[in-house]
Parts: sequence; C-alpha cells; structure tokens
Amino acid sequence: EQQEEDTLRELRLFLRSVNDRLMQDRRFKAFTKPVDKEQVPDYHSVVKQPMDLSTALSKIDQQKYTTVREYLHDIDLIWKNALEYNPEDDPYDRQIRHRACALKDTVHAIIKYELEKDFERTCEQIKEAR
Ligand SMILES: CC(=O)c1csc(NC(=O)C2C[NH2+]C2)n1
Repeated sequence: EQQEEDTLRELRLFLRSVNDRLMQDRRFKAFTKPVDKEQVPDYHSVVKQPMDLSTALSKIDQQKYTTVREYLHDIDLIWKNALEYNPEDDPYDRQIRHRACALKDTVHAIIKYELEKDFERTCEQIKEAR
C-alpha cells in the first residue's frame, strides 16, 4: 500500500546517493562500467556473475532492489570479482585489488553510518510479504 511505496521510494533515494558517491570516486573507475569482452576476452570465462556500478544503478531505477542487503550483494560481487580476476603479484593486479578492498570498506562504512536499522528491517518485512 502507500506506506510501502513510500518506503521503497526512500530506499531508491538512499541507494542512488550511495551509488553516486561510489561512481564519482576515481579509485573506482574500473568498476563503473561492464568489462568489455573485446578488451578483456577471457574475463567472462573466469567471472561467472559480472557486476558494475552502472548496472547497479539501472537495477535501482528498475526497482530490482527491495532491501539494502540485495544492493550490497551486488556491490560485493564487484569487488570479489576483481580480487578473483586479478590475483597476480604484479603492479596492475595489486592496484586493482587495493581499489576493490577500498570499494568494499567504503560501501560497508557508508551503510553502517547512514542506514537506520529499522529502515532496513521495514524493507525486509515488505520483501517477505511479497
Ligand atoms: C573490472 C576488473 O576487475 C578488471 C578489468 S581489467 C582487469 N584486469 C586485467 O586487465 C589484467 C591485468 N591482470 C589481469 N580487471
């Protein structure tokens, strides 16, 4: 009903504010767009569930997320995929792993400090009721 729609609208506003901050951080540039098969041909043979910040924004707008936990699952895919695809002890791989770890810590810190527990609980209850 209307209260639920108001809650889900507020969720989308919160998730867009988080996603925008991540997309504007130049450390996370490599994570803003899907990996291009032409430029990185073996990427999709290694990474089974690709994810990126633009795709997450599309999912927000398509109302694919009913809880913060679902959004966080996708952001966790981004940095976990980067650690998986860049295991080498060379400067490029080390730099992108460092940025993946920064992405993980940044998104979890934003959510810890800015998300109210009962707001997420309310979203989870809406999800269960659907
Ligand atoms: C998004 C992401 O994790 C990504 C894009 S290119 C890349 N890695 C490389 O191009 C090679 C350097 N060692 C592998 N990782």
